[in-house]
Amino acid sequence: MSAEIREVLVVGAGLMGSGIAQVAAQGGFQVTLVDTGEEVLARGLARIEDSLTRLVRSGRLGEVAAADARARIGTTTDLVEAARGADLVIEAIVEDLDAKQALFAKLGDSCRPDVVLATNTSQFQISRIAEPCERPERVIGVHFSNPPPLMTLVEVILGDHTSEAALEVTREFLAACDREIVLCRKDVPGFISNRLSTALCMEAARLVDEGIATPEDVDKVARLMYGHKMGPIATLDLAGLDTALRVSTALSEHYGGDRFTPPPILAQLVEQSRYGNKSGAGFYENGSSQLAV
Ligand SMILES: CCCCCCCCCCCCC[C@H](O)CC(=O)SCCNC(=O)CCNC(=O)[C@H](O)C(C)(C)COP(=O)(O)OP(=O)(O)OC[C@H]1O[C@@H](n2cnc3c(N)ncnc32)[C@H](O)[C@@H]1OP(=O)(O)O
Ligand SMILES: NC(=O)c1ccc[n+]([C@@H]2O[C@H](COP(=O)([O-])OP(=O)(O)OC[C@H]3O[C@@H](n4cnc5c(N)ncnc54)[C@H](O)[C@@H]3O)[C@@H](O)[C@H]2O)c1
Repeated sequence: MSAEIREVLVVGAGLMGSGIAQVAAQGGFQVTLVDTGEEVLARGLARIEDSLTRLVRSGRLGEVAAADARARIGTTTDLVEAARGADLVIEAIVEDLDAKQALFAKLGDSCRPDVVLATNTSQFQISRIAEPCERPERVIGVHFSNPPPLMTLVEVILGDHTSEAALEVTREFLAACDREIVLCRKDVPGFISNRLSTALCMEAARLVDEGIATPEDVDKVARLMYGHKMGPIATLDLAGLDTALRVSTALSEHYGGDRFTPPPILAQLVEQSRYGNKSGAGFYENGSSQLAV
């Protein structure tokens, strides 16, 4: 397994893919960002531009470093061509197992056999995503937190077949990006973070759904009583309610019981195209915070 990483391919230019591409570029890597169309790639680049501008404005990043990072990011819709030159791939497409498996089959065919294939899935088992790959030992979970440019923790998940060599390459890459890691040692749905957070967030959404409290008051309890940076309802709006619905539904189906079951309000908001901050409204009317998404 090659530890020599120069070219990083990020597949999916949405909330997470654009942020991960930015983090890798700030870490000094050449990055190619792939998505299905030019319009969505342009939105991803605009998100990166906005984030770099904010980082410079708040003094967290120098102007030269921002310009360098910007210059290291290219985009394309040609996955196969981009995969040929990649030294590391990070997948950040929609949270749908069939879509991820179809992508990993293509990546398995197009990338060099020594290239580590990482998935940013929120909860699917890494071994399931790796099923169509001939060499599942190179597939690993690399679960960034949202928003990736500000959140330094990355959860690394070992699939049933993930090799030590793939873990080592991943560690080196994340260290170069200045990221802290926690290791999920068993390939369980939801890993560490989303088994914790989905239970909390679905209970928070249930309190709103049942008319027991407003989103503001639920979030106030989390912030002022438990010292969380953001309340769970604001975090749902940040993560995207469409993604949160997919994640909670899948976890609920896997584990059974009530702890991860999404209350009806989540599907209702998604049906109304209220996806959270990324669409301008979710539980909250005009975006829950000043966070750029
Ligand atoms: C409680 C747990 C909830 C978990 C939800 C899970 C729900 C169920 C499943 C959901 C789906 C998948 C979830 C996924 O798999 C896992 C996740 O990633 S969940 C989300 C995790 N993230 C969080 O919980 C975020 C919590 N928030 C924070 O930690 C902080 O608010 C912050 C984001 C780090 C910001 O911290 P501060 O610096 O303290 O914040 P300030 O408000 O003071 O400053 C903001 C500052 O930052 C600038 N800014 C905003 N966005 C960006 C950006 N993208 N890039 C660069 N800069 C940005 C902003 O402009 C401000 O700048 P300033 O005005 O100060 O110049
Ligand atoms: N939103 C969060 O807070 C968060 C945090 C951590 C992990 N994740 C996970 O990251 C992944 C992406 O989530 P997101 O919030 O960025 O979603 P998003 O909807 O913002 O972006 C997904 C992107 O993938 C693209 N896409 C879909 N199929 C594709 C394909 N076959 N090839 C290339 N591009 C394709 C879409 O066009 C879209 O731009 C999901 O697996 C999600 O569970 C999300």
